[in-house]
Amino acid sequence: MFSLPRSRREPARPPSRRDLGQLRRLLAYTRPYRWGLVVAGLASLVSTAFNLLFPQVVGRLIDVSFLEANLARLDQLLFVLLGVFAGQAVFSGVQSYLVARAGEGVVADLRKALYAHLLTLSPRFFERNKTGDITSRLTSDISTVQAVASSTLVQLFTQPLVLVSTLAILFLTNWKLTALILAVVPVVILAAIFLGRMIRRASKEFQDRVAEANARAEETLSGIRVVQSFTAEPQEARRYGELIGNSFRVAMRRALLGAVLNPVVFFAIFAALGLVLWYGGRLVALKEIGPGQLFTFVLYTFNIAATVGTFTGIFTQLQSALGASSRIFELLDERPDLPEPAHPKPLGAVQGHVRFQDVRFAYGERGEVLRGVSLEARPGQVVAVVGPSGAGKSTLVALIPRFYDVTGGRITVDGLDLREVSLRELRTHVGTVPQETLLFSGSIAENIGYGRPGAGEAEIVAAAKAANAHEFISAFPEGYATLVGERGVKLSGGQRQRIAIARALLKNPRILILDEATSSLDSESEMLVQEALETLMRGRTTFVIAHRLSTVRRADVIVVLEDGRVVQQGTHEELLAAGGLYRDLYELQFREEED
Ligand SMILES: Nc1ncnc2c1ncn2[C@@H]1O[C@H](COP(=O)(O)OP(=O)(O)OP(=O)(O)O)[C@@H](O)[C@H]1O
Repeated sequence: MFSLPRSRREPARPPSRRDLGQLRRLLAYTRPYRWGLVVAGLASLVSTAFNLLFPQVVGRLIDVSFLEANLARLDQLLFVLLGVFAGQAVFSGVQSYLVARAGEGVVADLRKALYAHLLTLSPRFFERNKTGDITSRLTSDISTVQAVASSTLVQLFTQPLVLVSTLAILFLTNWKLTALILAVVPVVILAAIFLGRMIRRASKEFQDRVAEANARAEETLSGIRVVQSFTAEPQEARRYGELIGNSFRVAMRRALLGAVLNPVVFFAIFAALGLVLWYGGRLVALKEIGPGQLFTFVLYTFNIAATVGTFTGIFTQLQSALGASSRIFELLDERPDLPEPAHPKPLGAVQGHVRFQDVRFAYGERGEVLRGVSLEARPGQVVAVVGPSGAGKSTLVALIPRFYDVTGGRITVDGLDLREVSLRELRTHVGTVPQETLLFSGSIAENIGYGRPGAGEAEIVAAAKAANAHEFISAFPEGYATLVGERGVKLSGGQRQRIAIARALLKNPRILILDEATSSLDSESEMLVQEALETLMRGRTTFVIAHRLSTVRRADVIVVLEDGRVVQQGTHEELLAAGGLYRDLYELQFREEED
């Protein structure tokens, strides 16, 4: 239901009704720039007019020099000619600037709209769609649309006008010569359409093949250690080589098509020119027309050829932009699968009373992960969730900030079903400290401040102090301004956890979700983290996926999950005495800590 169709693979096809709907939708994005586009259209009309005028002036110039030998007139015509060129330059400059402004504007607006929309989609959406695919829609597909939103759009209206007016002028001057040109035009158009379509298809396939190879390279390079430790370099090189070979073959097919198309078109154009020169030459010899008029004709023929050429280009661009825009609109039409209540009930000052009532949950078609879980956490209590790998512990806690909706039963906070309150309000009251903390590129202060936008420096430092992080942060030469994340300093696991704790402290949620790290830290770091966690948990309802004996010991309730069911519930002592799964887990996991 959420997977995006692979429209990139769709073969080129003639525009359909759906395309027109899409074009209209795309045009709606040009609305804020419509006056600029109108002016651009007018400017291009004027520059077209100058363009049409130029062969006439050249024709006159030739007659004046060949037939009349009038030097003064020749001088005048030079100025007229320069005026015509200057006029054309100015107006086409205005046109191209305004059109670019609209195009860039549309692209920026589309990107912003798409990104803002993406941020609202649920984790489920991002699990089903590859990040690479999504980002390529955000970048390259939108760029493809840019061409159409700008120059193509204007050309779509001006080029037919140029063609028709040129032909009209030619007809009025000499219909026989015009008929000769017209005999050739269809050949050019047909060749361009047929071969053009094949070239377009090959181009698309080429892009797909290159993308495939890129994806492979990206995956391999980011996992270079795995590749090298298995000495799989030759194998990877071969695999990449095969993929590149595929793209090479498609590129050669495209080159062959191009090698046929271009000469055909050029031949047709020059043939038309030859015919015009031959027939026109006869007319000049018979004194039916002057040499100037013949020259005018030749120039107009070039004009027509150029227009026909750009027109087929426009068609191609339009097609690829429609393909790209369909991929963008698919994303924009993706509805969040966590419906917001029409009339959300206010949570108010949250106590932190959380109840699971016969909760069932499945990620998709594949079987239930939670099968009737009931549990209760009273305000301020600590609930430790334990169980074997795959039992559903992470799933259980992911339901509390409503990353997913239950498929059966309900979860309440202070008696309100999670689905009755606004998602935003609910999440302001739920804080998380995950096993692996993601730090964004930026300073340490920014990363802690993520917990509460607008937090002042004093608050950030206070949170860091409470999280036992102040000391190591101050030890950096740049302190809180130290850059972390992809290109910043690398922090140790324990340091990252303490930053996450500081971030959660700053957020100050009533309900807390902790996922204890499985990998053990050295004892000093461990102690600092534990201490910070104690501070964080104080007075909050806490769900903790527990891996440490000290955590389960101090929990008010331990919930033992197995295969999506709660099989035992109670305190450490109660459960130990009762025997069963908890006792087994204890022997396996926690016992050595005690030793
Ligand atoms: N995003 C997901 N999409 C589909 N299935 C998932 C997803 N996340 C988890 N599962 C499946 O749900 C089941 C429970 O997974 P979960 O991560 O909740 O278990 P866990 O008890 O936290 O395991 P562990 O201790 O190994 O982290 C597993 O069978 C897992 O394959």
